[in-house]
Amino acid sequence: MSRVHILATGGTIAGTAPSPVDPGYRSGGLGVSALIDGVHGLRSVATLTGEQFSQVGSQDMNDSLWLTLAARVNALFTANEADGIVITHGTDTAEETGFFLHLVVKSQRPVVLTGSMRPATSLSPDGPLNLFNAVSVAADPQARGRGAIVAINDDLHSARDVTKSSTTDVQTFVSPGAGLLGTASYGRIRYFRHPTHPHTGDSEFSVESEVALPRVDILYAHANMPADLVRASASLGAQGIVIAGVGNGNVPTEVAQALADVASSGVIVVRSSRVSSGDVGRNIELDDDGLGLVASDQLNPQKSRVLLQLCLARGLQRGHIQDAFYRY
Ligand SMILES: NC(=O)C[C@H](N)C(=O)O
Repeated sequence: MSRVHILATGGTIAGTAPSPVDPGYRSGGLGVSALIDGVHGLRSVATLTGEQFSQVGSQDMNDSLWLTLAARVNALFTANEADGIVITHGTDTAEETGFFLHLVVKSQRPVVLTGSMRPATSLSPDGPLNLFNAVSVAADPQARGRGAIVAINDDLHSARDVTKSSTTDVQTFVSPGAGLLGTASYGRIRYFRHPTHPHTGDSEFSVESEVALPRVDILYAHANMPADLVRASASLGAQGIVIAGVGNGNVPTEVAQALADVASSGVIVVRSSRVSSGDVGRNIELDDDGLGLVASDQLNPQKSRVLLQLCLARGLQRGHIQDAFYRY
């Protein structure tokens, strides 16, 4: 049997509510042993080990936890202590953690994130089957070389492509444009494709757990967006700013001017979009060449932030950062 190590970080999958029908609950309370014991037949899928990495709602995931998590995953694989790793994680920021690991884990072995939308004590929890499927993927040699995978609600997504689309629906994860990586049905796994962009061993990015990631802020654009938010972000020390732009990464004219000003002083500005699908191209309505801006291409604002942090940590300049947004 394959050896699967579960790193539990918290989230609703480990959440508890006062009653089975109470929509209010607390994330992350249940420990990793309770999660494993709560899934019928899980120990017949793989030789399991568990580790309590953190116990947070994923709204409290942060750069420092990411760095430690990536270091732990790399160490487990380097020491050949696991054939695959499952990370139980809150759904709110699973796409960011997943993309981060997709770019900095240096192994072909599967890293599979899963979570749930309903707490473990719910009348009808979705966590147990999600964990069963995630462990099945992590135990599967065919999952190798596919980067970080989000396994949830019977679907397998590439961590690069997946995003959360509903605040409450169990069917919340979608991969707009790219589509599913595969499916999982009670541990029976089907793959449709490999990830289309470089990851893990083919990614140029790696991290040291003791080196902090650069500050990158996300600013949300809207009608009447004030330009001084851009200056505030730069003066607070942001080395990068990601704009969740309107439409094709657009911003009001005054904001565009403020972005050009901070860009000329060395802040890297990436234009992404608050719209949930479609690319953000260069020089469409805004003159990126003249303003000194980077277009996010296919990455949403939260994933753009991850890639920009890694680019800045690597010391890449603007032109190379634009290339990285096309490449990854
Ligand atoms: N469904 C969930 O997991 C939501 C929770 N707030 C979290 O991300 O931890």
